[in-house]
Amino acid sequence: MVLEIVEPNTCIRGCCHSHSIPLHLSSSSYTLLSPIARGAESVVWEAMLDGRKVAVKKPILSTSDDLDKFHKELKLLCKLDHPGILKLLAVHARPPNYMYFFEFYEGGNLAQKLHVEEWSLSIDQSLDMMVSLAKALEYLHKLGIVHRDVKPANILLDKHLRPYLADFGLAEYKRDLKQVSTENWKSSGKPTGGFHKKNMVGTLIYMAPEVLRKEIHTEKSDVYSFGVSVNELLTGVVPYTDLRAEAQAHTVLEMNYTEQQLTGAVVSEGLRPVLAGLESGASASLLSLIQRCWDADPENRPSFADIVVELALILECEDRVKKGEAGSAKSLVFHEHVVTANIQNIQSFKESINWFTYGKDFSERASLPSNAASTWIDSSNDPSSYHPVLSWGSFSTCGRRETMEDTHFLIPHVCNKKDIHLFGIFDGHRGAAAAEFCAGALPGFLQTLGSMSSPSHALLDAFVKTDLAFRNELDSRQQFYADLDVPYALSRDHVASCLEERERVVGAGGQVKWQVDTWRVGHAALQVTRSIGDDDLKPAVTAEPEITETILSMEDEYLVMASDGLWDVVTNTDVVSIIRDTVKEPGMCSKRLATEAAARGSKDNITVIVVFLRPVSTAERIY
Ligand SMILES: Nc1ncnc2c1ncn2[C@@H]1O[C@H](COP(=O)(O)OP(=O)(O)OP(=O)(O)O)[C@@H](O)[C@H]1O
Ligand SMILES: [Mn+2]
Ligand SMILES: [Mn+2]
Repeated sequence: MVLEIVEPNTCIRGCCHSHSIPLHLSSSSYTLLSPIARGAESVVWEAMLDGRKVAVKKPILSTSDDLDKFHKELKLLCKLDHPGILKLLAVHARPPNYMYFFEFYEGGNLAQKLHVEEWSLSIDQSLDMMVSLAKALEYLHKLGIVHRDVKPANILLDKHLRPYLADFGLAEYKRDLKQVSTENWKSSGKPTGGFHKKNMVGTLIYMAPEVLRKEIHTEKSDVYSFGVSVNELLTGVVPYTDLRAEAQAHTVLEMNYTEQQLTGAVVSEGLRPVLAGLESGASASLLSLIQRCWDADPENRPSFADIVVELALILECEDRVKKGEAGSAKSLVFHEHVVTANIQNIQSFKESINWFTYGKDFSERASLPSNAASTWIDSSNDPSSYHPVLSWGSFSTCGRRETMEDTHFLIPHVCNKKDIHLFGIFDGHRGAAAAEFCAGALPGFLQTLGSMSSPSHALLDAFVKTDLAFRNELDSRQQFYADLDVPYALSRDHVASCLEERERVVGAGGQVKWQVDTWRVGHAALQVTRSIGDDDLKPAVTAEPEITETILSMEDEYLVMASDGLWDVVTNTDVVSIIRDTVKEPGMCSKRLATEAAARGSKDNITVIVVFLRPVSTAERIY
């Protein structure tokens, strides 16, 4: 494509110019085909430019501020030229038409790809994508530009699924940031531009605490958004909608709670999305990098230059592991050892398992021959050193709670060492499983770690191992139990495409014909074969319902009724898996199902009723 550059190649104000991108297009050189996306501030079209498919972004310009913004964005876009940034091909920068012509990216945006098409990437694909994006952002920051709207919806994919950073609608030069931040917040208490109310939560979840606190936005705020986006890439889960997230955040999205609640939790309670697990294929160092990217303190976040280097190292390690050079040495970095059963739908089977025994077996299986702690007590023969004289006891009670989730152990004289004793208490939450598992597993892990340089190393290692072992166990079990959930259809559709119904209609004197795309009844070409009303089609289209009786049993969990707005796009099995991942509250489940149907493009009205057939434990309801 050779588009002519007409000199002077500047915008009408003279503020934007380019040597390579034509800023004036004759109206005969392009044709708009159809809109692809309607953003808060622009409409994006599929279009032809000089015989080539392109994407046209037409900003909605209603005030002179909008026009100023257009020129600012254009000036910035004219400067950008990087393989990881969306490519501007041409511009129409004269009234009445203001539009950008971009390279067309067939893969759409990453948010769609992940959550609508449910694309799941291999770890190698994820890492490649991270590297490209980090390089693009490094380039941007080197030019002194902060993007300010980094999120999967603003990452476009070409047909090879390579990523391109897009949407510079909020981008700013670092030097202008101070002024911009205060201006943006002053008028409405909310930032302007793309931060429209309806998208507020969608955008909020990627915003760094300092941005939410209305303090200054720095390039490190992009690092935060990158961290959240990259984690989303690994988990495939929209931040804060994961069932393992804190209850509070879950409800933020489920129940359309105000943005203040999410903001509050992110800013003051340090809430973050659930970190991807090792099962995603991410190495511990990658997970640690993500956590540093979303550190509350911008100073602690790495720069994109650092990120690029770290990612290169991680890739190199991956390669080596693949080639078998690195053996199985893994460095595990976890910052917490909070006892938690983090998968929500396990309540029922969790209770039926002796997690203590599981834990004990596990640590025994995983352990090397014991070599307990011989190196820690080399001072024991020194008569002048301090030797406490111990006695011990314990008592535990459920207290006023319904269930007991605490566990503990007392193990004096570990491995017959007279001066080494283990005492531990685990305060369970969301059920006792993790605490029980710990009481079983942790002492075993600890006892075999005597070769470690110090008790604190051994403790650290034992906690991490226990956590990993527990989560692995839980994962495999959850899969097993998930497979037991089977939907049972209580009704069938009364439509003319059902052979029995067709026969019944014809038997009752009605007419059935194949019309357009399916079997239909009578002149009215009705698809349904039973109804109330439809006077002209009686009695063939009968008012008599088909009644079936089903005996419920203890196994039955819930009943889902819905109009075909749901069933057209969601299968019975889908319903089960959606409910499995939803807060166990019938209204919430109904809403989740309907929202999912709408997102899948249901063209009909959607009504859903969910009835739970047995009490749901408090823990399941909350999480
Ligand atoms: N060059 C392109 N090729 C293919 N699709 C594109 C292209 N540019 C934009 N789109 C689609 O249009 C959507 C909106 O684009 P963009 O984010 O630039 O617009 P916006 O009006 O700034 O949106 P927002 O409401 O997020 O601020 C993208 O998420 C993507 O799906
Ligand atoms: Mn956008
Ligand atoms: Mn935008």
